[in-house]
Amino acid sequence: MVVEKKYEPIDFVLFGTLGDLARRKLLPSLYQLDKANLLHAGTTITGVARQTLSNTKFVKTVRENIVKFLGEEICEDTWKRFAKRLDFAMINMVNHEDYKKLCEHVDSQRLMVCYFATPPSLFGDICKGMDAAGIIDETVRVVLEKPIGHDFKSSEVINDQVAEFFKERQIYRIDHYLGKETVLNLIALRFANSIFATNWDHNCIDHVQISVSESVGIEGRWGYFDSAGQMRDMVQNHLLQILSLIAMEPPTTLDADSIRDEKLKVLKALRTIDASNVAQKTVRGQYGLGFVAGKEVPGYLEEPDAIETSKTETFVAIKAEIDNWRWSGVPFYLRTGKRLPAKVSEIVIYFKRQPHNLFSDSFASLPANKLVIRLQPEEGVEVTVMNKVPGLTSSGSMDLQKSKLDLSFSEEFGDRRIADAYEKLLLEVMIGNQALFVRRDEVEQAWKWVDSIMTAWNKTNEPPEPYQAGTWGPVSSIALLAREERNWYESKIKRKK
Ligand SMILES: NC(=O)C1=CN([C@@H]2O[C@H](COP(=O)(O)OP(=O)(O)OC[C@H]3O[C@@H](n4cnc5c(N)ncnc54)[C@H](OP(=O)(O)O)[C@@H]3O)[C@@H](O)[C@H]2O)C=CC1
Ligand SMILES: O=C1O[C@H](COP(=O)(O)O)[C@@H](O)[C@H](O)[C@H]1O
Repeated sequence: MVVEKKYEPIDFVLFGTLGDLARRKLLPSLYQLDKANLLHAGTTITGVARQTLSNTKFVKTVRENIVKFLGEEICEDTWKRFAKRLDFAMINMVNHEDYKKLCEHVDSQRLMVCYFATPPSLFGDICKGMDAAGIIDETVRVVLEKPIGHDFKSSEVINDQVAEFFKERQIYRIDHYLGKETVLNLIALRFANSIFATNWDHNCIDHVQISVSESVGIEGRWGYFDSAGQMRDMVQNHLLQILSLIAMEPPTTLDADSIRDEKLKVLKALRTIDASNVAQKTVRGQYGLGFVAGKEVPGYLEEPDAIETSKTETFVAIKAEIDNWRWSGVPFYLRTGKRLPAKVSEIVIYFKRQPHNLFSDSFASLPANKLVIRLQPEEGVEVTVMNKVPGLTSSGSMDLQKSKLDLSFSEEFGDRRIADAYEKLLLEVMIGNQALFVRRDEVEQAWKWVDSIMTAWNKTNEPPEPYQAGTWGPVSSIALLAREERNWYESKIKRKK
């Protein structure tokens, strides 16, 4: 396959190359891009870390991690090509003098992409160090990992530190959910299908549920997770991005700012949750000892390195409301948690019931139509509809049955491999398309909404409600919907890790 012209040779610099994210996701994704012939022959990859490591040892470590995290046999032809691109630079990122070493690895004539896979507290130092080394110019692109900061104020500080050296058009704030095929499909589903486009508002939709559940715990990331919690780790970014894509007005085009302008309007229209209503609109929980997939797992406070008095939430449920014309009176229920029974991300759009039931003989109350968008696993889209059961009846009445129109990605698209979100996003950075990256004002607006909830939680000083690992969270999260005569959608997928 010939590499398209738009892929130019790039000097890719990966800060934090020995960290969890780089080992698990970024390096394997770069390898996959190479395998798919999507990296230019001249592209180089320089890993930056503070440990002393020879180039040979670095290359060996990268190979081991690719094998481990891709879980498939390595393609030796690709590996030969990929290994030649790899280089290692030992830099203590807080020592700005150290960055001069980078000059040996990058060429000022070429496009440079720098990925900051480090704690955000280092972003300012990295920018200063790059500046001290004289390697910043208008063409450099930087990729920032989430969460940016731990609240609005700290995110402002970090964004300012980066903005001192880079213009907004050079900054790519990653939210890897925006690279997932099924999340991208939301745009296609909404705007390429008139049956949804014309029914997408308070006239037709009763409520929306967005659930992102994980069966894993905190996977040895206590230090990071305990200072973040599920609200900062998942809601501030992934869930609010999904909500914005579902709720936004049609953008005028698919260009970056048209989409981001519309998402921002949704975030601005989110009704504030504060001390006056936090108890009615939110639930937070923390998992205790329990069983996931038949295996006993420790509670959050028994995880390695845990501080026994931690009040950090591992589960959040929220009734969010959007105060605009389209969504007036339509609640968006959000739910996410660790150590739930299965890893499932789903969006369920509940349409309004029929105003009058013609079929009361067979169905006392006609169920509402639902559109289920399965983000992962078993990616697909499903619509529940009512059908007549074929056959003759002496009474002349009609028997109805609930049926599904089910589009499963694996059935529809066969063996076509679904690329990892990071592959898609890395490619977009290299191409220079910011549409799938989060603009500064979006990040800040999301923080403002989240901050208000967290401030209200902190005021009460109450601990999160306990839930047993392997269950769907605290009982109050069921009550959040039950008191409005609604239920959480029960996922029908096979339960996987
Ligand atoms: N891991 C994940 O799944 C996800 C992570 N993220 C975000 O990605 C970023 C990285 O996360 P993650 O990989 O988990 O974090 P890690 O702590 O595993 O990795 C960070 C890396 O930065 C290095 N580092 C820290 N300080 C310095 C320094 N002064 N000089 C040189 N190197 C330094 C660390 O080196 P050393 O090993 O020597 O300490 C480490 O290799 C974070 O912002 C996180 O929030 C976002 C989504 C998912
Ligand atoms: O950003 C994060 O996402 C993962 C979940 O991502 P997924 O693609 O596996 O759904 C989460 O486990 C992690 O805590 C968080 O930092």
